[in-house]
Amino acid sequence: MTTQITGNKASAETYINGVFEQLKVKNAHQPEFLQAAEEIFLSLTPVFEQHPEYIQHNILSRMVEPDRIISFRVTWQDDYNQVQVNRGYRVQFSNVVGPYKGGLRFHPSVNESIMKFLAFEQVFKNTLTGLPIGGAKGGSDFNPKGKSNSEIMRFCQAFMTELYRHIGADVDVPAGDMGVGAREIGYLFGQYKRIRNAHEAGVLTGKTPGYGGSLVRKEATGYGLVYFVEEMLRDINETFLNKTVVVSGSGNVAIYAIEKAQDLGAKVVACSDSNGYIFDPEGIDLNIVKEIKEVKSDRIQTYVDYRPNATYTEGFQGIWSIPCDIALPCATQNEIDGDSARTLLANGVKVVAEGANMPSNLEAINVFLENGILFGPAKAANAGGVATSALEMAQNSGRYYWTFEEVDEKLQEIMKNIYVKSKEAAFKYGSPGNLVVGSNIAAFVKVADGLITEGVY
Ligand SMILES: NC(=O)C1=CN([C@@H]2O[C@H](COP(=O)(O)OP(=O)(O)OC[C@H]3O[C@@H](n4cnc5c(N)ncnc54)[C@H](OP(=O)(O)O)[C@@H]3O)[C@@H](O)[C@H]2O)C=CC1
Ligand SMILES: O=C(O)CCC(=O)C(=O)O
Repeated sequence: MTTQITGNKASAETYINGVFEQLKVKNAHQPEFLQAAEEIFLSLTPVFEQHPEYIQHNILSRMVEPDRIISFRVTWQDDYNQVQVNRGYRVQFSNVVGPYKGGLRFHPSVNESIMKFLAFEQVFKNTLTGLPIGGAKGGSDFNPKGKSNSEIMRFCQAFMTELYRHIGADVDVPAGDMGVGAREIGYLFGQYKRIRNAHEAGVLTGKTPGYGGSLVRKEATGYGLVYFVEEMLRDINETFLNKTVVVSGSGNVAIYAIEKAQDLGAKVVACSDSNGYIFDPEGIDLNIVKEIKEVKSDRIQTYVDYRPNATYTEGFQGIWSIPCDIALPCATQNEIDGDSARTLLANGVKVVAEGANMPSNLEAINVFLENGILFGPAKAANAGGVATSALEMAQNSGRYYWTFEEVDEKLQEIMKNIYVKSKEAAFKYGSPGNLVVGSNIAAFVKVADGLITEGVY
């Protein structure tokens, strides 16, 4: 018996179900947010059994309501002198553990539900890093695809012209996410400095190294994911050596997950973009992928022009039919459904770890957990990016830069700690080996205790 029950299971379940029913009514048109909340709620019964005081403080209702949601118009001029209008967001979910922190996503699918699910997840993820950062997310329905560099710059300047009043190095620190990399962060930072007349480096992370940015931030989410999987493998006396790996996406997270997995001796045979996927039986040539995606901003389909033995298939979900030992979804939310999960299982997958945010739906997660697949949930496995952002904030405050090796070493240590913390919480609360339950509970307890410490507000 590993748990010590001090409360009552029935009252814990009644409380959690009641909060979820209210949440569904209030957020009826926000499926992604409800999905993210449900995944966490499903882990929490043993916590409320052991901590009836959390019910008394109504912690769950307080945790699912963001501190504030800011939405604003972004007006900018395209290369044809046409005035364009987009919607910008910043969801500041919780600053219990530190200043609001989380990326900005520029993608046409951005809406309030997606912003809220990402910001909610970020609260838990950031807490798991053990660093003093709260949770937020922002972005816009702006579509960067096909836009010129000048259009991207004007959009970023217009976006910051509103956002600047809501952020600050001790208030809220945005960074990149889908569609936002060092180039966009540079334009956003330039505009912030012009408006504020202050070189407040810690107001944004993901800046270019040499201009306030930290070494390793670009690589950190992908590298961190692979470091996390290394810990999972270590527990079963395995390594990446000679494992066959499939990685979805071909953006920032995917590219650096592939790089580190290859460094550790894995054979990565497939990656994708939103149009389709490539399969290279000899192992992906990452230099070609970098040239296509980082230099030319082209489609992954063009990979086969360089590698005659590789194949391209239209449609992104088919990538999960490729047999592999390790699957690393690094593209976007809900890219693995129940059917894809069952296909992976039938083809012998041993480990699934999430580089993207919420890439597996609830059915897929259950398929993995019920069949003994080692499963690394996003909020734990992809926390390396935001952790390195927090290291960038520390360097900005100290007005000093660490070397690549120093940052990389800290990142490895952080990922190891997240793994251990999640594993221990899973064990303590009666679900040994279940990192979904473990990561949810480890983060939840930390935020809940902070809410109690800081009083009712
Ligand atoms: N950047 C970071 O530090 C962090 C990112 N994440 C998460 O990782 C994921 C990827 O982010 P990131 O790499 O930064 O983003 P990028 O914009 O750099 O890359 C996204 C990649 O995913 C592909 N993609 C988008 N939609 C789909 C889809 N429906 N099916 C298949 N592929 C798709 C894109 O293809 P296309 O070019 O066709 O659009 C692109 O290859 C997101 O979920 C993000 O929230 C999590 C933690 C930190
Ligand atoms: O580096 C950051 O602040 C945010 C990274 C991010 O968007 C994420 O973890 O999903």
